[in-house]
Order: sequence, then C-alpha cells, then structure tokens
Amino acid sequence: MIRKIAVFTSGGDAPGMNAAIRAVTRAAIVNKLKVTGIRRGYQGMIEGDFVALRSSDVSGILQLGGTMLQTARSDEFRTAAGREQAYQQLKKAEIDAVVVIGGDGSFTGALVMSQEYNIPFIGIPATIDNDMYGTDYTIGYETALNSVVEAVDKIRDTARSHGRIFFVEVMGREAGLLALTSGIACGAEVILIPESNEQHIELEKFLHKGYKKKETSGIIMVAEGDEAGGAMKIAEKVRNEHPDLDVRVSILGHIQRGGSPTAKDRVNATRMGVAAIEALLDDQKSMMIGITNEKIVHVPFNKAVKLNHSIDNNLLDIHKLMNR
Ligand SMILES: Nc1ncnc2c1ncn2[C@@H]1O[C@H](COP(=O)(O)OP(=O)(O)O)[C@@H](O)[C@H]1O
Ligand SMILES: O=P(O)(O)OC[C@H]1O[C@](O)(COP(=O)(O)O)[C@@H](O)[C@@H]1O
Ligand SMILES: [Mg+2]
Repeated sequence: MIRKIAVFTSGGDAPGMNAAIRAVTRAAIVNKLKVTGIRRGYQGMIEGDFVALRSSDVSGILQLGGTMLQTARSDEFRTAAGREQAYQQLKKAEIDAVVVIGGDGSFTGALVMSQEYNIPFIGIPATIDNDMYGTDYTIGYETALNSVVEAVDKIRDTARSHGRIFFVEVMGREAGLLALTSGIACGAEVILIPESNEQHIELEKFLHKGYKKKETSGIIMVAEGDEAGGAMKIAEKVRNEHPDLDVRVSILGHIQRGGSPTAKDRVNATRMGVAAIEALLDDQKSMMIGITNEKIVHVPFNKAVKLNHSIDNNLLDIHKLMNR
C-alpha cells in the first residue's frame, strides 16, 4: 500500500525536469498520496535533504529550465554503505515508493538499490542526450536541439562572412544524436559522432575537394564524445594539415542544458509524470516510462540501461545526400 512517494532529479539537468516534478506531484496528490521532494539527487537521499511538496509548491515552475529540486552526481551512492544510508533516510521519512527523473546512470542506481532493498522505483527519462533504450524521447532533448540550432545559425552568419570553417562542439559524451539532428537542421557540411567512424572520411573529402571548390563556409558538428577527441583537437589537426584554411572552434557547452523547455518537452514531461504515478498505483516497479510512436510505454530498467540506444542510419544517409 503506497501512501507517500518521493520524487527527485538526478544526473545532468535537462529542461523540462520541473514540468515532470510538477506532474508527478499533482498526479500523486489527486490520488491521495503524500509527496516528498528529495533535493540534490542521490546525495540528498543519503543526507535526508527532503522537502514536503504540496500542489502550490510546484506552481509557476512548468516553464522554468533547470530543476527546483537541484541535481547531483553522487559517488557515495555508488557504494553499498551510501545506499544503505539512503534507504534508512527513506524509511525514516516513511516513503513507500520513489520516482526518479534522470538518465541511464540514475536508473542504474535505482536498479541496484531496488535489488538490495524492497522499495519500488519508477523512472522518467530526462537527458539532453536522448540516449535511452526503449523510448524515442527523453525530456530536454528537444529544447537542447533548438538551442543548438539557434546558436549554430548565428555561427553560420559569421562563418559565411569570413569564409571560415567552424568546428562546433555539441554535448554528448557517449551519444551523437544531438550533434546529428542539429547538424541536419543547420545544414552542417560534416557531422562527427561517436557511433560512426565513417564521417571522418567525409571530413577529408570536404576539406580536400568540397570546400575549396564551391563552399563559402563550413560547419563541422562534433559530438563531445567523438573518438578523435573533441572539436579543439580535430581543428588543431586540420590547421596543421591545411594551413591555407581559416579554421575556428566554438564549444557550445552548458548553454545547451539551460533555458525554458519547448512545448513538446513540457507536454511529454507532463504525460510521463502522470504515467509514473499510474504505474506505481498499478504496483509496477523498476520500470522506466517512455514514449514510443507517441504512446506511453513501460520499459524495465534492466533493458533501458543495458541495451544500447542506436543511431538511426537513415539520418546519417539523409545528411550525406544533402552534401553530395
Ligand atoms: N552503477 C551505479 N551504481 C549506483 N549508482 C549509480 C550507478 N551509476 C550511476 N549511479 C548514480 O546515478 C547518478 C547519476 O548518473 P549519471 O550517469 O551521472 O547521470 P544520468 O542519470 O543523467 O545518466 C550517479 O552520480 C550515481 O550517484
Ligand atoms: O555537466 P557535466 O557534469 O559537465 O556533464 C556533461 C555531460 O552531461 C550531459 O550534458 C548529459 O548527460 P547525462 O544526462 O547522462 O547526465 C552530456 O551530454 C555531457 O557529456
Ligand atoms: Mg547518462
């Protein structure tokens, strides 16, 4: 019997996390559940940094970026002693079930803890990387994509004016989807992502033939996690090999993680927040709420975190076609 739930945000923040906190809180209250917010992710769980949430406490946050509960990456929670302390804090606060809003790391932590202690966890995927298996969509990705496109359009203006080649680094330590889709949206000439090596050949072709023949500017999107080592390193190599080219680097950084969530991120965060409470009331546990083909789906944590989210090769093909 669930009487009181906790909700928290964990890992890298993502625009729309607040919308999810609001939806979880309000859906729980409508179903006569009490709600506790845990501040600062798993670290706050270990330290008992809890706050009671009423419907009015989540008023006015729907449109705000970041997370009102703050977030953290907690090394202590990776230890058995840290998780034991976290469990004791949950018991003390009489929490019967937990909703975790985060990415693959956060769900791995939830899976480990639910194997050790009898407490149900439901996950809501929120990461700008959109790298979770079993869902087409993670909260924050759409907003980040639009932020990248807005920034790169501006870079294109100055690149064209000077006839320069820009290496633009986009976030994604292990995931290239944001670089790939923003690259397509901005008409990038080349896109370098960790999931595919082939694009380095495209870069060589572009530098040797394409640029010199017909281009007035070049945008090379580089995912942070590309194996050649990020935009700085690649640009340095290109400068050495092609001293005639005017090369610049722009690392977009954490502006990609901030800002007011797009309408789609708000709507999907609200849908997933409500679905998370419904899943708990339906006695589900260790389950991620996802959205596939625009429908809510339930994906067991062990699948969501262990299976790889692959890149759609069609997107790579489409990009290639545009730059023939
Ligand atoms: N294998 C694990 N065991 C226990 N906790 C984990 C594990 N992996 C991740 N976590 C917890 O989840 C937190 C968030 O994970 P992280 O990978 O940083 O972000 P995200 O959830 O956005 O992918 C970590 O700081 C850690 O506290
Ligand atoms: O904010 P930090 O700690 O520098 O982390 C940067 C990383 O976080 C992300 O923005 C989001 O990743 P997670 O959602 O897995 O936390 C990655 O794209 C990036 O590599
Ligand atoms: Mg992650």
